[in-house]
Amino acid sequence: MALHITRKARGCWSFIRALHKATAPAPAPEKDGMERIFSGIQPTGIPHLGNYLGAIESWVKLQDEYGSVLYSIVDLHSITAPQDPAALRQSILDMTAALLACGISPEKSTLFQQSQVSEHTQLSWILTCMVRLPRLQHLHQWKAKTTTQKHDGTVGLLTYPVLQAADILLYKSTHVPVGEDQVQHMELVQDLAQGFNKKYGEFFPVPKSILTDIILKKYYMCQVSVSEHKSAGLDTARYKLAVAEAVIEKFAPIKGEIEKLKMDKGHLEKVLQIGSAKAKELACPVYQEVKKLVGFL
Ligand SMILES: Nc1ncnc2c1ncn2[C@@H]1O[C@H](COP(=O)(O)OC(=O)[C@@H](N)Cc2c[nH]c3ccccc23)[C@@H](O)[C@H]1O
Repeated sequence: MALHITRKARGCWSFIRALHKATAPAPAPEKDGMERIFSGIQPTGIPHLGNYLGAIESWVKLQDEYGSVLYSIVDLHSITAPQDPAALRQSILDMTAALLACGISPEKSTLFQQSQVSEHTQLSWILTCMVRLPRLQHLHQWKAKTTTQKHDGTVGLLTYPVLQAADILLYKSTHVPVGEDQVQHMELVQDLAQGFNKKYGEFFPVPKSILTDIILKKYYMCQVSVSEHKSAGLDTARYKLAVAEAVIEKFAPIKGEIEKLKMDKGHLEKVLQIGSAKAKELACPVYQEVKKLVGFL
């Protein structure tokens, strides 16, 4: 495929940019100490386009809009599917490099490794004891994954949305940027926060989703109707080529930066170490309070 960008491709790219502006989510609230962003991403090595458009692009913006921002590489979640230990270790570092290359700044946000903050699993257990089994069995992702993987699925895969709830609530997070695939999981988080507050008294904020608009992604994926291609002045084949070229152009600098960062393993490990220590400092007092409320202390 030709890597040079044709005039049509450039036209398409401006069209996509215009579309993105038109569909960008509503501006986030002013910086406020009481508001906290939390989100997570699985260590899948180098993120795919869905991750980038569904999450990372908005993560970068939110760093400047909120006073407190945490982003986690959720390695505990990743073992809901079989993982080779050496490959997982590498994927955690690769994802760290990718996030930094995309513009996540350790000065503006706390970037950390989930498994290094043990309170995630501890809170998850308490929340697990508040969810009825059918609620988890009815979640789309569980049904979809167990159908496509053609096996029954592990208990970890079933309960992983509860761990996700713990990730968010452990920091008393108020806003969670996610893609549309996480909507049901966010409803569970909200229900768990409300259920906990009802039982033990007002404690957790009920977190709101910041949904990434995925219309743009759909365009990238060339899933628009033919009439829409035509309105951009392109037939389907040329549209796909234009999109591919635009994507290559957009990601070339990021790819170069990822390669550079990957060569300094020590730096990547340090970023995660410092981030995880900061996250732990925030998580500890919240979890201590939870233990008191539940009756452990
Ligand atoms: N095709 C797509 N279209 C739109 N959005 C997409 C697409 N693919 C991925 N995303 C978004 O990317 C983020 C990370 O994806 P994960 O699958 O790692 O995402 C997951 O597996 C989560 N369980 C990670 C997680 C764990 N704890 C959390 C707490 C808050 C938010 C997220 C988490 C997500 O926002 C996801 O919505």
